[in-house]
Amino acid sequence: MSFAPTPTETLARARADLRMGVPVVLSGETGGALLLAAETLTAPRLGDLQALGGQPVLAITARRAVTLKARPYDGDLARIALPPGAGLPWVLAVADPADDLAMPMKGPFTTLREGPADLHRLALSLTKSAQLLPAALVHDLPDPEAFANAHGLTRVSAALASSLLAASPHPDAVVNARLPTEATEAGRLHIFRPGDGTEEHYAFEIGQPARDKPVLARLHSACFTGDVLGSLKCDCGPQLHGALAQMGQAGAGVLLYLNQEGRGIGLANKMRAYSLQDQGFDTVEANHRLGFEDDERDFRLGADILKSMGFSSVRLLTNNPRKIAMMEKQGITVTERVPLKLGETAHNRAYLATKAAKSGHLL
Ligand SMILES: Nc1nc2c(ncn2[C@@H]2O[C@H](COP(=O)(O)OP(=O)(O)OP(=O)(O)O)[C@@H](O)[C@H]2O)c(=O)[nH]1
Ligand SMILES: [Zn+2]
Repeated sequence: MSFAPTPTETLARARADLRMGVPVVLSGETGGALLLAAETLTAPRLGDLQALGGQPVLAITARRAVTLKARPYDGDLARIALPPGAGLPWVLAVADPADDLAMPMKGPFTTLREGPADLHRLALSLTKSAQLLPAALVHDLPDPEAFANAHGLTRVSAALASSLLAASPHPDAVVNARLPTEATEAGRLHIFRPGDGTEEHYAFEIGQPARDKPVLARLHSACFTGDVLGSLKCDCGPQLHGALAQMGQAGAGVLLYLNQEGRGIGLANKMRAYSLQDQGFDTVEANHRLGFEDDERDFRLGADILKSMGFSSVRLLTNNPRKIAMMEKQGITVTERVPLKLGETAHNRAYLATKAAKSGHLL
């Protein structure tokens, strides 16, 4: 008998620790590393790290490195050697592009070429999955287990964590209940909970769609600003309500509401992107400058939920060809793309044009 947390549970703890600014220990095949997320770093913890001696490294994605003119020798990431005496403002300025234009970082940055970068790559995946800025201080530890025990820190096995982060979390059905709405009297809301401690996702079923026929479906990613506040910067609110109205009129459909705010980067990072957009960057450039890819969503989730509800084919309401490709790859047949053209405003015209030009959206 063991009450000890499983690797998945330990990873969830690590995510929560990083969000609070608590360091996490990574165990590699030989040795390991201490990891601190740059966004939640404090001056005392940086001081403690520097007191350990050795060479702390600030890992950033290649996207962020390119904007800082730092050489990414490790392909998708760069390891910047922390200059002696570098303080918290230095770390934050590398991690967060908020002041890039007002106070350009001088550099030059010394990026490492030698040695493995696996733990640094894992550190960045972990900070992304904690919805923090993708920048992490990483410090080699010869005996990670002893260090974690001595300091009461969460320790994750690098090999297990890497494969868990790459896997799809497989949300389980928790509960469903009748929910009449403006769009339909015959609504039913289903709640799905991933076993890895990440956000719950919702499916709103309209009518009683046959499981053996293509269902009219919409995969909607959460947009607090558009869905709730009626933001004019994007088309999410009108798309959400348009899809619901269309399904209501048809008398059958399923709307998946996936909690992947800001194309998977989280609301705080999306607001950082909006702030960069106010400085003149477009939606894709802003994501890159923050160190993210254009789209960090995992659409496997949507396919998993549809399958667990018994659906195998859909008529998909979307303008995004990636959603169609991902559905097909996950074994859901898309018999038809139903276009969704709604909500163009003077504020979002450029945003929609960028999605078409850079992200392959169909107009
Ligand atoms: N990072 C980032 N996310 C944004 C921005 N504007 C909107 N979003 C997010 O983009 C997502 C839009 O989701 P969807 O409407 O489902 O997706 P889509 O890729 O536009 O595809 P379709 O609407 O199906 O054609 C939501 O998660 C929004 O929060 C932005 O400027 N930056
Ligand atoms: Zn939106």
